[in-house]
Amino acid sequence: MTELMKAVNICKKYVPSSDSMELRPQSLSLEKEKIYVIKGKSGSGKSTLLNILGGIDRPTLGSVYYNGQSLYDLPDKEQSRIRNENFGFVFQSFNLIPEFTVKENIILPKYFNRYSNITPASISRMAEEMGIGSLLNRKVYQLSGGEQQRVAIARALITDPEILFADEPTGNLDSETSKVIVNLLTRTVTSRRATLVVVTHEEKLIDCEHTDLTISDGKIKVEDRDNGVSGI
Ligand SMILES: Nc1ncnc2c1ncn2[C@@H]1O[C@H](COP(=O)(O)OP(=O)(O)OP(=O)(O)O)[C@@H](O)[C@H]1O
Repeated sequence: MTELMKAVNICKKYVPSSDSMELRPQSLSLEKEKIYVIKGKSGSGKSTLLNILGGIDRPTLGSVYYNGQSLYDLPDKEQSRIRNENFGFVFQSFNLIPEFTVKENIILPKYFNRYSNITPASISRMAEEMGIGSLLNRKVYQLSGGEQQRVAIARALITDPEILFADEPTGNLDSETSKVIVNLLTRTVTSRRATLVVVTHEEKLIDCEHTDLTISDGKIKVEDRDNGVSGI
């Protein structure tokens, strides 16, 4: 197994004067081509951990290494470049531009990050893979929640990221659609040989081999799930 990311003695305390610490100091290693499921009660620090690993929120102490580089010690511009080129993000609220079409939303990374390899053909292929091939010219506000999340996943994967971070990607979806979206996420990430870090309350939907990162009282417990069926 090849290490992709390492968090060393990371901790998070949002309010310096408070006694409580959202994440207590600990180290964590993420390997290439694996699926990590961040679990825990509401408020336990799941999004906090995902944001620290994703280069979005600096830990109070400690370092996050990506491919051997200390992410938060890099100049801001370099941190952004790594986030844009190597990481993909999917959120509960989709974060799409509703008045834009599906195609225009998927193409956004091309304009923000000057991706020349995003072409009409690559967008069509991606949309087909996501099951939204017939919706390319529809405005996003006309789509269902499940369709919107497919667009968000397409937009996150069009840059071919090495890690996809997904924070409650099914939080706004019904249980049947959640199942389909979780399956789409794990299948597409696996076929691209990428790594997935996903925060979810629906860990029972993850039916492939993965590693649970369960947060309780600020500590992260790491458990491999070989059969893919956790909590049963
Ligand atoms: N920017 C912030 N400033 C102060 N406290 C914060 C901030 N962000 C999160 N917190 C607190 O840190 C704790 C962990 O929050 P976090 O959002 O990581 O939890 P979570 O497990 O993702 O919760 P949920 O499942 O409800 O989304 C919570 O008590 C939250 O109130």
